Amino acid sequence: MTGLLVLTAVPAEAEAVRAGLTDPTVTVRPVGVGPAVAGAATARLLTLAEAAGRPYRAVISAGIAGGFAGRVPVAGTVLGTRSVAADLGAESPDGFIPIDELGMPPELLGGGPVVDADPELLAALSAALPGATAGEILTVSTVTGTAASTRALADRHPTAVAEAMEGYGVAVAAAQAGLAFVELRTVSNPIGPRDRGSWRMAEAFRALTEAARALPEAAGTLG
Ligand SMILES: O=C(O)c1cccc(C(=O)CC[C@H]2O[C@@H](n3cnc4c(=O)[nH]cnc43)[C@H](O)[C@@H]2O)c1
Repeated sequence: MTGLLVLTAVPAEAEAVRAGLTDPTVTVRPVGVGPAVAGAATARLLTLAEAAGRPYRAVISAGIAGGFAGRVPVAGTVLGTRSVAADLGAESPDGFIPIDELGMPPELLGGGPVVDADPELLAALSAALPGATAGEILTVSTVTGTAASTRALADRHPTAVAEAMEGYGVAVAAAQAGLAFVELRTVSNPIGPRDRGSWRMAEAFRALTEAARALPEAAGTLG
């Protein structure tokens, strides 16, 4: 059986992951930015592998992320306990309403706006990456870029450690294929008022390469 499928958004992230890997059973693919394109591409890759008789055992959404200040340092590594579709829902004068509180039939919501990490794979990765911070990772379609929206998001998700743009989409594809899933991110920037020039991409990519070294061993612990 083929091993792990690691999905990143952009090629530079995929290269950083590959630089930490020597195990040929780990496949790394850049699948695009945002939950829809990443989810669709993941589903297609899983279907093709299954049809070819080489199904994957587990799926990782990996890449860089914004980190909540005070919860995770820039260049730190985060492991998602859950991947949360943080902007899927409705605005109201009283604040944001998550999609699962809008009264829609549950069957239209799939698993809802939250996908839990596979406990076994998460435990193995946490053991292999003792310096990583574990917590919720938010998936957003718009990068948070003001102090007000950062505060609102942090208040709504007091245990979230980071935000990125693909995890929930990849997680839904993995869940629908019945595969174990974990989101792994390294922090390139604090979430807050947009200052693209200050993003510490090189450090985040180096941390991603280091974190990737833990992937084959962790995946090997899956039953
Ligand atoms: O400009 C570049 O050189 C460059 C090189 C590689 C990657 C990028 C990206 O912009 C990666 C986009 C990817 O990163 C995630 N991300 C990073 N920080 C945040 C954030 O603060 N909020 C949300 N997402 C973030 C996200 O998953 C993007 O897909 C640029």
